[in-house]
Amino acid sequence: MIATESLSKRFPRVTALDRLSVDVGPGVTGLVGANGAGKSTLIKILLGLSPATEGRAEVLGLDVATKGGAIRERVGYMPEHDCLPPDVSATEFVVHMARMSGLPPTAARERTADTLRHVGLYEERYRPIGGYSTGMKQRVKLAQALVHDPELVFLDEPTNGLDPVGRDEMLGLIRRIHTDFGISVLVTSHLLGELERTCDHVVIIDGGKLLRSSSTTDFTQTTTTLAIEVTDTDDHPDGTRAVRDALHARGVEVLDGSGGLPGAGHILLLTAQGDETYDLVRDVVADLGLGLVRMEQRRHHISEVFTDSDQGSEQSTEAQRKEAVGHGS
Ligand SMILES: Nc1ncnc2c1ncn2[C@@H]1O[C@H](COP(=O)(O)OP(=O)(O)OP(=O)(O)O)[C@@H](O)[C@H]1O
Repeated sequence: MIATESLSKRFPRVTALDRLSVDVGPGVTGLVGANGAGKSTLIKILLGLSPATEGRAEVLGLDVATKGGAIRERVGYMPEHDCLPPDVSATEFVVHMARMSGLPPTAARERTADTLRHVGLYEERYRPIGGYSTGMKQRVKLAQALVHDPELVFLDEPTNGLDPVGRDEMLGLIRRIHTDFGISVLVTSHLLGELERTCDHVVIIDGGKLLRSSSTTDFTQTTTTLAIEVTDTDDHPDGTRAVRDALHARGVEVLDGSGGLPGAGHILLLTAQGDETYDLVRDVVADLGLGLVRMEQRRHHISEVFTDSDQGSEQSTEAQRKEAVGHGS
């Protein structure tokens, strides 16, 4: 779907993209990076709206340097910033955008109605956009990106400004763009965690450089960390502690798995050394007469991986990194 080769974009004072080479296939792909990482710059180059300083890129097999018009016919774009006219309704605006994309009047009206229904705008679609909430405006921007039935859409920070419920709804909509319509998606975010559930593939950039590109499952691959939860009994009113002490006595280091989270204080974490560790836990729990509620391999969260792999980055500030990691988990 997208291929870049040593793509660079230099502004007088800043290098926004620095020899970025990445391939993006079909499906939902997250493009993640802190503010200023170069996400919007990359999208503008891929749409043929801004020339690269060096390197090359193709979208749907078309060269961005020479085929911008053809790319924009087949690709939808939801820009990051508010760009909606306040005095017209969602219906009028989206019909207009459909007509701009070349749809005849009747098809434009039909596609607009379908698309606005898909993004969840119903009666409100006849009211002026100026009175819409942020979430409704984001939906209008999404609708205009989809109305001409593109093969691929670029969504630039679609969850910006949304509360947690609005963000979840938007992420659900994004997922369905692919599952219901087969349209591939490139979605940017500075919130790493939210892409874990939504994307098949994640590309992380930092200071215009590629940090990592891999499937979401590779990011969150199972670790050798075991999470254990046990019941309490009259003999052992604190079963968790009894197991921890018993394992400790056998030379196994055990960590408190609560991570400071309320309600998660009864999870123990330990590093599995092979099948023996499973057997040992089973025997210890049985010897104490406790019930084993759970013993499972723990999965990484993307944000943990990012923290690990982001060592040595020169250009992003610690504050940006914390923002990108912290908000997402
Ligand atoms: N037209 C421009 N002129 C000068 N510098 C620019 C221009 N556009 C972007 N930049 C700079 O390039 C860098 C990358 O910006 P870009 O907007 O691509 O980042 P981003 O990852 O999309 O972040 P954000 O989400 O904050 O927009 C930033 O340092 C930005 O200030």
